[in-house]
Amino acid sequence: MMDPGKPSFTPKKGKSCVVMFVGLQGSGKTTTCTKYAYYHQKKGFKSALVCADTFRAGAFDQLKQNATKAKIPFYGSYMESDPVKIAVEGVDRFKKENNDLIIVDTSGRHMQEAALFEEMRQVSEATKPDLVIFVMDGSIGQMAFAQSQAFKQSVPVGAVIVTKMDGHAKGGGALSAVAATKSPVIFIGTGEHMDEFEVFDVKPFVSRLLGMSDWSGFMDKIQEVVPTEQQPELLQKLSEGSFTLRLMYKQFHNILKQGSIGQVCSMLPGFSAEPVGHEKVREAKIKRYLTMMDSMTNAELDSTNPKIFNDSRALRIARGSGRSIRDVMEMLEEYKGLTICCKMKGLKIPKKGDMSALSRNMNAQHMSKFLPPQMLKMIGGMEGLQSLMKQMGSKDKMGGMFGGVGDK
Ligand SMILES: Nc1nc2c(ncn2[C@@H]2O[C@H](COP(=O)(O)OP(=O)(O)OP(=O)(O)O)[C@@H](O)[C@H]2O)c(=O)[nH]1
Repeated sequence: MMDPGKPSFTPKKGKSCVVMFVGLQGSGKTTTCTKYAYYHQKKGFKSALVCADTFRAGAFDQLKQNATKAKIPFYGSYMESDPVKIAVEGVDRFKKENNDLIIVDTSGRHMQEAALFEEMRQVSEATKPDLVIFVMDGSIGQMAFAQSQAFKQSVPVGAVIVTKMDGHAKGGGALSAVAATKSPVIFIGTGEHMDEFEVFDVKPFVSRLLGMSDWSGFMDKIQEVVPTEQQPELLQKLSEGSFTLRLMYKQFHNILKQGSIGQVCSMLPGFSAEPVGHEKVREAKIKRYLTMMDSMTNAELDSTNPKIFNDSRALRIARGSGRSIRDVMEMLEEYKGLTICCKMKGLKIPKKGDMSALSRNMNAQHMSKFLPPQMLKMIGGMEGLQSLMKQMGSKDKMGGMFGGVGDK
């Protein structure tokens, strides 16, 4: 679903490539233009920026400021009100100066404004861009299809960039944008700063989108952080389906000790939603979990039944650890996710080095428990999920994520 079947155009050095940015007002277009220019400049491209946004008064200053900071040449005008004229002049100038990558920022407005689309079409016709990038805010959700389709109908969109992925948005709208524009997502924006920009990687994106963990990766990584002498016990317990809170407590300790928080936690459901790169947030969360578990009784820590945590016990744990009931519930939810993983039918004790075998037994039924109902509906219900998992299982790059779960 994230792969439209053809790669997008990529700029080449030594050829003046023109890349035009389009998107709604406030989507992060101007910021993303600079990030894109800066990213390529660091790779040795001679980048340049053209401000063809004559609609928003501050747009030229914003681009100028960003461009100056990144030492990227820019072109724009306070006086000229015709965006087509500015775009053509800027592109011509930078072509003459042999820039490899000429980026044209266009006006962002609301969907209803037909003039925006006409203006964009004219800029595109006049500058003949090699690539048109549609910039979308990661939090727009279901509206993404209509929005991106409207842009595609006016200009030849060839790639998508999803911004603001550092917030709590999961970026589900990207699925619709890919479908509507038949173009791949190429980068994501992860902050307001110039270097908070990442090449799009489908695996962590889909994991986060589904609020689901990368079980096979998690199991492999856990093996790296669990001391060798503790591994047989862990494997035995996991295979018996008795993943207790005490076991989770020990593993979190191991993770903290080994300092592999980012890598391991990004594979867990409750942690994968944390903003990218926020190691400190994840570390604090683990410590919070450990403090709450310190307030549990032995019977609670050794139980495999999450139902023993009734409201009064949750309140007692919250009080004992100085946390809120919500925090306690959140931790128990995380724990429940892990127990489901361990209670998979027919689970065999995996051989050393093959803990990811655990996740191979997971089927669509299990998987559906992790999905928000809305997302399950969007995928096409159980049938859609089954076919999605089959596809993921059959692809090398996704296989690592689900360990071929759809084959069973
Ligand atoms: N947190 C976060 N903020 C972002 C990101 N990208 C852009 N922003 C912020 O979003 C706001 C809008 O960004 P702009 O780049 O001005 O948006 P625009 O689409 O060019 O807006 P118009 O010119 O009005 O069309 C600014 O405050 C940016 O700093 C991102 O990846 N993460």
